[in-house]
Amino acid sequence: VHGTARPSAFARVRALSGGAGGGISASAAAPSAALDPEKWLARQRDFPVPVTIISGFLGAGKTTLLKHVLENGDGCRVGVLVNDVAAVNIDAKLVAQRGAAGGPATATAAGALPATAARTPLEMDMVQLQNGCICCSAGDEMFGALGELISLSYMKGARYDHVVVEASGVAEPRLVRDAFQEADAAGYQVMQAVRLARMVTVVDASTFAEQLNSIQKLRDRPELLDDGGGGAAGAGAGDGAAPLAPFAPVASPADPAANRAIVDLLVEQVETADVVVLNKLDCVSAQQAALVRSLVLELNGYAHVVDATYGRVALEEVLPAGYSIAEVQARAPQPETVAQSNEVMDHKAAIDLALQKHRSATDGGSAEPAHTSVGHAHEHDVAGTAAGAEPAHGEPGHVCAGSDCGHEHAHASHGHAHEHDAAGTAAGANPAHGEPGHVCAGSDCGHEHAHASHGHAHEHDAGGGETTASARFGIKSFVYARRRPFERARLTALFDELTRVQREEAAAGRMPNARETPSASADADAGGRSAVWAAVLRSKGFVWLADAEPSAHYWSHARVHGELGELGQWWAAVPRDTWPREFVESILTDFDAPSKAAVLRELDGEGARSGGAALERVGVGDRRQELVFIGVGLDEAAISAALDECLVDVPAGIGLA
Ligand SMILES: Nc1nc2c(ncn2[C@@H]2O[C@H](COP(=O)(O)OP(=O)(O)OP(=O)(O)O)[C@@H](O)[C@H]2O)c(=O)[nH]1
Repeated sequence: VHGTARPSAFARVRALSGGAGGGISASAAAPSAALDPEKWLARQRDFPVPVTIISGFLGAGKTTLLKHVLENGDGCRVGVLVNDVAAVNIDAKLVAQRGAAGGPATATAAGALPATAARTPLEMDMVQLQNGCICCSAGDEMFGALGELISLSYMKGARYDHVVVEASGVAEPRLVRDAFQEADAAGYQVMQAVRLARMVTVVDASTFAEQLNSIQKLRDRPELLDDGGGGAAGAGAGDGAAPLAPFAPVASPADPAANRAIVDLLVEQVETADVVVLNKLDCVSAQQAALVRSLVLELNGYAHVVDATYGRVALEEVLPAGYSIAEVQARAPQPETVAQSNEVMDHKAAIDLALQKHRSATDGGSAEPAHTSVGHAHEHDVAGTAAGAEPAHGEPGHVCAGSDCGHEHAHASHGHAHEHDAAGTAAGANPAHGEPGHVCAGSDCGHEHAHASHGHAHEHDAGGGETTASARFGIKSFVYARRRPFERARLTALFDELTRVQREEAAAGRMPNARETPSASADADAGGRSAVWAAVLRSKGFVWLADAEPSAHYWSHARVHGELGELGQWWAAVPRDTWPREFVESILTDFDAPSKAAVLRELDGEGARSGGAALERVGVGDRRQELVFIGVGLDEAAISAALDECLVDVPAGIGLA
């Protein structure tokens, strides 16, 4: 369970430093026997090894991609975590496998390079997890295994250039990310030596669109789950003696995780990715490939999408470049990636991009930001707003930053500043109030606050092509933003209607684009409204309920999966003197404030002189509706009208705490 005390995996370095066993042979240990573990650890802390997680649904091609990467590593030193070493079965001629027999690490002699080979062999250690899913309770095992890898590199006296982790097909990348962030916050020793740097998701282009329409839950697919009988391995399960699939899942049909809709997992895997490898393109037409690419980019507009057949992609497309010590020393600090983000910041980025696309479409400009290569990161300021993407006054998403900015408008684009623990955030690893990353989860926890320190930044594709493709397939997104609350019963009924229609459509095998594009007036009749909902593929965001003060709620829907739940508290409902000072600016970007500068001045003590006028005028504060809808042939007007029918007046007494 996340947050429970975990043994310090890195302690193994000390245990092994005297040449003790523990799975490392004496010869392997010899080269670095003279290294001072403390000095070595300090060096690792300065230059942590980047970790790349490879996720993707069952059979998408994760192992195939990993094999390709390892066989083309050209002199890299790579530490690899998998559940089944045998499944990887890489070409030993191209890989100098290092390690030692007896332990979890594979251990064979270095393979000889054929005379014709142009590449320097990759040097690799591979550690096998015995069981468990990296995102579940056995996450402990992942950090233990990472410790094994780092210990191996210590014993050999050579730092890895990369660590690559292959997740199971049902691993939830957000939980994996959380686990790394929690381990970091909890001060795990192994986290001094590694840094989660990149999330890669492999998508099976031949099944993705169809799976998005799946009405199944994980429990409906027993082959995805550990049935306790050892038959849970899925593809490549071997002889059934033990789960052999990489990072074999530990969920059983009785586990809550088994109730997760497959589509929900698929969407999460795409959304939580810096790089999406669109695999199995040999199995689809160009038209199908373009459709899947458009769907992926609409779900995650920041992802760098790489086309592949049998995982054949250039190494630098998948692994983060430039992490040798010399390279790290030579370059400017790297922007944050999705690996350093969190759900709230992901949402902010999605909203930003949807608004940016909308603006570009209406302005006739380029619908995609001009990011042209994988190395180009999308920088956000502390509030998660895209740098350089500041909309003009009066535009949705505009942030009033200057003292000359005195007008009224809705800060509709800014993700609200709360985190929640729906994803299993560990209480034990929770930083203190006021610390970046703190999550208020308990009733004794008086406030929520922004993860303002996470500058969310994705890398993304050149993108020019996919806008056209999205237009061709009718895929689009829009943001619904209002500053009035919903009436709970009306909204719940609407949400039920949306998910009911989605289930019916999926059960009938109809994709979101299977119906005629509804007209703006289609909400007048029930059938028309069904068509409106049928067009939605994914919707998510923040919800303000009139009767829920001081709570903020979230809305998450992915095809047949729908979830409305409590998220945390609005900042406006939290006494201002408890706001962490360093987050005040980012908190205020979510406010319906006339002038952030004026509010800041008042917070800084000038309020008495101005009579608190600026603070009084912020009205509902950060309370708001902010939902992004993604779909095929979306009828923005009809959806907005249906949602507007759920709005009520701001209750009396709503203001700032
Ligand atoms: N036609 C085709 N088959 C592929 C491609 N990539 C992988 N495969 C095959 O798809 C099957 C599954 O590939 P894996 O790499 O094992 O997929 P995985 O995601 O690791 O699978 P699990 O670990 O079981 O979730 C294997 O039979 C591969 O040979 C591809 O691009 N085209």
